[in-house]
Amino acid sequence: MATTVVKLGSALVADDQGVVRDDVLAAVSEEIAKRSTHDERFVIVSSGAIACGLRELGITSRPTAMEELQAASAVGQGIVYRAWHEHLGRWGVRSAQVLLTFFDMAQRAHYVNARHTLATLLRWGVVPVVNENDTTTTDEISFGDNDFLAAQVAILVEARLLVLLTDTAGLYTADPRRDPAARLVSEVRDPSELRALEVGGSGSELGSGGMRSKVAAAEMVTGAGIPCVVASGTDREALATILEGGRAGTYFHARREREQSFKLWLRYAKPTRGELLVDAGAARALTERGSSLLPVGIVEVRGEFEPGDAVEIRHDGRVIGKGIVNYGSDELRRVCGLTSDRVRQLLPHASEEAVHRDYLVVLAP
Ligand SMILES: Nc1ncnc2c1ncn2[C@@H]1O[C@H](COP(=O)(O)OP(=O)(O)O)[C@@H](O)[C@H]1O
Ligand SMILES: N[C@@H](CCC(=O)OP(=O)(O)O)C(=O)O
Repeated sequence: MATTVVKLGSALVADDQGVVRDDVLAAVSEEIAKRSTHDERFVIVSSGAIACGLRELGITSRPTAMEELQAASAVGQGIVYRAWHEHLGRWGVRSAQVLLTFFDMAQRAHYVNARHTLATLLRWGVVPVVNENDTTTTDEISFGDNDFLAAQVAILVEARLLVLLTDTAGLYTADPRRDPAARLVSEVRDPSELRALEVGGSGSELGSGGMRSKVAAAEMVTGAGIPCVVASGTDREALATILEGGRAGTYFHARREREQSFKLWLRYAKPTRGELLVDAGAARALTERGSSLLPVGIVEVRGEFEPGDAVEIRHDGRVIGKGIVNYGSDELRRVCGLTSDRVRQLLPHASEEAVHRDYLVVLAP
């Protein structure tokens, strides 16, 4: 079974008055319904809750207070989901509302549960309509924008493709709203090609991440072996062409083989709580030989963390890896720089590795 994740930003789901754009939802629902088969499944990631909620409440300018945005989202989410339910339902396609938080992705048990629930829905032929659960998120643990959420969902369901639909025809050499000479970039083989471009933030009042967050989401999924397309959500032909395997908008090529799902979760979803500064020998062992990190190679422990938390591993001012640490920060401060024999004398029950190679991802060579 191949799954495609299709994400629609706020500006597509709702117009600038906060009214659901039925024409857009109808067209996307029709495409999805026409193509949903036993072997081809879809997940929709839909923004628009805040925009629709503000309209329902008669609030004309976007509030800045977090609790007001969260409350508006609670009002609007039902409106957005109901619209999807009706549009998909017209084609006999069943749907389900799935609200996720960053916490669901960061806690391994929640992550695995979310994956099982989505897999079950897809097996039943139900289209999950996903949004962030804005009610319970705080600034620190929010996805921030749904491009990142869509990337996480694509990795979670091991999608064959992530489609980010927006209000421009794709990624341009500069923001097309500001620069009339901007040209559409038809494909990106490597993120380094993006350095020359002006990739900006949101151009609309209600969108949050702009093109920058789409490029970050694309980089995330392509690194996980999943290609990504950024395309227009108002051009009916674009989605049809993409789903048929043709080209429209900007195509980001998948970069390498899929990593194990645990390592993808660690790389992209698990937040870090502290930093381990390591010496040159340890840095080489990790990046060149794929070794575990032993206390002897650690020169400094920064931050407070518990065993099982993720930490950043740094050398020479650069992040070289991320891993699940076997020690709490206080214990690790006692033993860093010590050989395994000395560690055993001081802490007889502690593990030999500060971070085991199976729980470690290398981020920079
Ligand atoms: N290089 C670029 N190419 C295309 N769009 C860009 C670029 N830089 C900035 N943008 C802006 O990003 C906007 C899309 O982001 P956003 O408003 O957050 O949409 P969404 O709600 O779909 O996530 C575009 O309307 C455009 O104004
Ligand atoms: N969860 C929020 C969406 C956050 C957001 O702004 O997303 P996007 O428009 O995709 O950049 C909502 O539904 O309003």
